[in-house]
Amino acid sequence: MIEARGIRKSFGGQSVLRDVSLTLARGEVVAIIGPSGSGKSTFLRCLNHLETIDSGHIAIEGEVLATTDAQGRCSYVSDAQVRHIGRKMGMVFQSFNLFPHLTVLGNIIEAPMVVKGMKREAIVPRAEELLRKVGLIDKRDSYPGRLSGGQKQRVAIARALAMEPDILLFDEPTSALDPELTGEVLRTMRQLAQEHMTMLVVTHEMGFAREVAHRVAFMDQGELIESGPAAEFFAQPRHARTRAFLQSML
Ligand SMILES: Nc1ncnc2c1ncn2[C@@H]1O[C@H](COP(=O)(O)OP(=O)(O)OP(=O)(O)O)[C@@H](O)[C@H]1O
Repeated sequence: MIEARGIRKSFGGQSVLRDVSLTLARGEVVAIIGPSGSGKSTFLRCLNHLETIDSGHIAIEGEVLATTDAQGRCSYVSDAQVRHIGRKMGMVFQSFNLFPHLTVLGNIIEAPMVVKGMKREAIVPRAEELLRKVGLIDKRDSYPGRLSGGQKQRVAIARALAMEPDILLFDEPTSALDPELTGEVLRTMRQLAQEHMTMLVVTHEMGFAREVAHRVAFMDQGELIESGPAAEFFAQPRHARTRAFLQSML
């Protein structure tokens, strides 16, 4: 579903991604963990074309987004193709990014109407079904300002699902939440994993990585140091840097 090879990215001379490679199979849940500033979010944003890569190769469901030739020149596919590939992925951000002037329902139906040109009557039943799924149908007509952080994030997940993506990318979805609110968001994500949604999750939640992710990848200083099946990764991390990081999280 995702193939990223040799991704490099710098910001103003600072190398943020150094030859990062990762693949994701259909239905797989992969957690990316690592210290602050290690490049996790940037990597996710490159996959979703919120950032451009300097070099490397990205293909989503077998369709190439960007590739690099033998001379090291990186090129992207056409804008139309970039948009087509982008629609395969939904993204959930740390800071929810809900539209404050729209109701919960309005937030969910906006993109299907504007981007996909769907009729309101066609999308509202699906939006309501998604709100039931995330346990927020009673908030249908509320504005985001009246919701808790956990509720906002569950609306954001429903909003991403409304576009019927094949892959969900999560960028630290619980980092902005009070500890007592993370559980409800993680439960929703766990449910999606059980339904075989393909998910790539940047997270500081070691419990989630251990219990829900099939595979865990560790990044440090722009490098993907190691990845492996979750149980093995936590029981026998291969690299000293991974061990030191996991120690620091205890
Ligand atoms: N748009 C940008 N312009 C300049 N530097 C950036 C930009 N985005 C990220 N960076 C830098 O790139 C590095 C990696 O940042 P990134 O947010 O990817 O790390 P992270 O591992 O996700 O960290 P955190 O866990 O704190 O979110 C940091 O040094 C950051 O300051």
